[in-house]
Formats: sequence, structure tokens, C-alpha cells
Amino acid sequence: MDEIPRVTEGRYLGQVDATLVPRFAGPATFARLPRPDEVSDVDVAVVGAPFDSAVTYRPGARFGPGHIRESSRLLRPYNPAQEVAPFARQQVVDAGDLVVNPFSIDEALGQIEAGTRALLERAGKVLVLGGDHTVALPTLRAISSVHGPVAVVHFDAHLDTWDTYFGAAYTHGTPFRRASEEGLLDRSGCLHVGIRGPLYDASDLRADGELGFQVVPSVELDALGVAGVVERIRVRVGDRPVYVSVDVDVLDPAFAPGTGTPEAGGLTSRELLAILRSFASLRLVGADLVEVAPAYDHAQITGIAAAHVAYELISAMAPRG
Ligand SMILES: N=C(N)NCCCC(=O)O
Ligand SMILES: [Zn+2]
Ligand SMILES: [Zn+2]
Repeated sequence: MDEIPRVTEGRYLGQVDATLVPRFAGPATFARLPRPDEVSDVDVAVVGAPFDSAVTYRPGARFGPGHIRESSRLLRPYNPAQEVAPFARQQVVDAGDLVVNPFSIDEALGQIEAGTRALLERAGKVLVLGGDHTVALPTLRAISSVHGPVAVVHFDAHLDTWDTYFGAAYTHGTPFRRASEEGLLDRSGCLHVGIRGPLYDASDLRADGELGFQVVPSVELDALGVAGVVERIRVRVGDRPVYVSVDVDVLDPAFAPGTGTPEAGGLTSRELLAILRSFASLRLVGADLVEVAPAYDHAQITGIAAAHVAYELISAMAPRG
């Protein structure tokens, strides 16, 4: 077969050219980007962590990476909202899926950390596609081994700083408590955005604050506006290295039905995408996008929202000027 025609800019190998190869055909990598073995240098690696053995409610996020990739076929090379061509300013690749043991949470966490560390030897930045939110913990272990403790901007309906479930410490409701305890977070620079819904107890929020998080709850979105939220984030993280964790359930179930623990009253995709666009001015070192569970999705609503979240994150990582 002849070489597949790609949109290329200088040394950066981009997407399969959708004006020459139908976008519903051809490789199923994220945004139809190349694999690592097709390029010499890597700036950003997208990688799947298809693990969902630590959920408290509906399973299925193990199929998230494949669903996000399949929903990313329509993404085009130029992002007018950020005025950047994200795949022409940096080499972005899809490194496929990590192998994760579905029967051992401990082993899976070790595999995700080792896989991410190995990628970081080649790529400056990673974007991990979950998987349930547990995958943020091993990813943060790998990231902080390179950058030290990081500021975390966490988009979620849920705090995910709870302690244990059924006596288990490593679950999708506990990654940020473990990360804080392990010293992976810069406790002066973390915040959650989009928190809503019932808690277990009023003390959950106090404990969360002690672990290093400020909260921008979903109910404050209208009063603050996108610009107000962006400012809260900017002031909190400053020039620290920033890790962004996006649980797709931060979106209202109307915009993201395909997830395991949905809560009413969330962000619109327009709000979330607008906030992420402002991150071009932050020092992004890595990100995850988790909790996409296609079995509960319809017409790729959640998958498309997730693909655009990934696109804005990668665009924000692109060097400017
Ligand atoms: N990370 C997500 N999506 N959900 C955590 C919910 C934990 C709970 O059931 O209390
Ligand atoms: Zn959540
Ligand atoms: Zn979460």
C-alpha cells in the first residue's frame, strides 16, 4: 500500500488527510494521528489506560479509550478558538493502550505508572485516556517523578478525596487523597471545578481542604461566569507545573450521559471547553480524561465531548509564538 497521505508541517507528522482518505476509514488512532514508531521525536503522547476495576457504581470505562478515539475522527487540523494548529507545532502521537490487569488493582496501578514513566522518557507530556478515575493516581506518580509535586486542576462532579470503600484504598473515589498523602501534589496550588451532588458528610469538604484543594462548585458557575472560573484557576495555580484531570462527569448528564456515576446540574460542554482554552497560558505538564463509559452513551454524545476536551488540552499544550 502507498504511504498514507498526512497533513504535515515541517518535521511534524500530523493527521491522516481527511480530504484524501475518508475519515470513517483508515487508522483508529486518536484524531488519526501517527503512532510513536512512525516519528523520530515525540512531544505529546496520547495513551489509553483501559482500567475500570475500581468503580463504585456502573462499570464500563475500560472501553473509554476506544470510544474517544472513534469519536475523534472528525477533528480538523486548525483550532480557531485557540488560534493554533495543535499537531503542527508539536509532535503528537497515539501510543495505543497500556496493558492493565483487570483482576488486580495493585498490579494495574503499577502497570500504568511504569507505562507512563516509560512514555515520559520519550515524550515531554502525556494525555492519559481512562479508564476510571483511579488511573489519575499512577499517572500523577509518574508525572511527579519528573516534575516534583504538581498543581492539580481537577474537573469533576465528585471530590475523589474520600478515604476508602469496602476497606479498599485505591478506587475511583480516592485517587486525590492518596496523591496528596504521597506528596505528589503541591497543596498550595490545587482546586476542583464542577463539584456538586450529595456528599457523605459535611466534613468531606473540610478534609478535602486539608488535602490541598479549593473548590469551585457547579452552582457557582453562573455567578462567576467562565471568565471568573478562569481567574480563580489562574490565581490558584500561578506558574506552578500543572496537571489537569478531567472526569467527564463534570459535564451535565445531558452533555455526557456515557459515564458511571452521573450527577445532575453539571457544566455545559461549551463552559468546559472555554475554561480549558485558557490553559494555553498555564504550565501544563500532563493531563487525563477519564470515566467515559460508552455503554451508557448515545450517538457518541459523550465521546464527541471527550474528543473535543482532548483536542483543547492538546491545543493548550502547543508552544506559541
Ligand atoms: N470518580 C468518579 N467518577 N466517581 C467517584 C464516586 C465515588 C462514590 O461512589 O462515592
Ligand atoms: Zn466524577
Ligand atoms: Zn472522578
